[in-house]
Amino acid sequence: MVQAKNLSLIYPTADGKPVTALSEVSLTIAKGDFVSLIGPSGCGKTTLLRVIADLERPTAGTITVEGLTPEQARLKRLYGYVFQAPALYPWRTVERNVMLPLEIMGLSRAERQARAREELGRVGLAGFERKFPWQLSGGMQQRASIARALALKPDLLLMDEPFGALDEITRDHLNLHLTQLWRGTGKTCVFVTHSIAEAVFLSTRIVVMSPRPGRILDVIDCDLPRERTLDIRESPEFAAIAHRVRDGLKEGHSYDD
Ligand SMILES: Nc1ncnc2c1ncn2[C@@H]1O[C@H](COP(=O)(O)OP(=O)(O)OP(=O)(O)O)[C@@H](O)[C@H]1O
Repeated sequence: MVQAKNLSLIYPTADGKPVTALSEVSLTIAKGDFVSLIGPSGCGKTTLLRVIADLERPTAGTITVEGLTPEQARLKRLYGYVFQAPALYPWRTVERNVMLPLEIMGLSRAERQARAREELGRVGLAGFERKFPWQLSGGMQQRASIARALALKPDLLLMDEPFGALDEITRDHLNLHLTQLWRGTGKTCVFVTHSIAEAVFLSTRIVVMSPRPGRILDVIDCDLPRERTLDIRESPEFAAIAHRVRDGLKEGHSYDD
């Protein structure tokens, strides 16, 4: 689904000191995988996600998405992107927020509404179509933004720390929901997180990144059964994978920085 080779990205800055956000990143993501990117703050996780989504151009290296350039993949609408904040328009109902990108795509009103209702049902928001975003909890708003991304029927769902701002209980609940949704739809997911437990619970593979400039330190296969309940977090297999992720993060981290 995604093949990145020797990607580097340097941001030019106004003060003349360019920031190297990614350095020599090579990564293969298979169809149907759930891949988490984990690493310290500022290590380039969002940048890598944005390169995949054609929101940033790499300075060096190559990347293909389903064999296409990121730009071609974007034009074919292969992506759904979920941001850190739900980014819903407060003056539109939840349903009309989900319908907005479909409106831009030129779908008929009936089709827009049918798709919005289908995806809102999938994320457990049936009955909330006519509410405004501010009438929903933070977790429900983030589910609405996932529905908006899914409504485009993307092959690849890119999620940038979508649950980072939520309390732990809501986050657990949404993690469970997301893993069921992933299994049910067969989508390929790339998910940015700071949480080791979240990465192990959700992923088939975990990419551990170094502090800036982001390099890949380890790619860990997360061979837990695909069907997971929250109890799996108590298992020795889960603990062993979490341990390896923690070791990888520690190895790349200098506490003198
Ligand atoms: N447009 C930009 N111009 C200049 N520097 C940038 C730009 N965007 C990001 N950076 C810098 O590039 C580095 C990587 O940023 P990025 O947002 O990809 O990291 P991250 O791992 O996603 O961080 P976090 O976990 O805090 O969200 C950071 O040092 C950041 O300050």
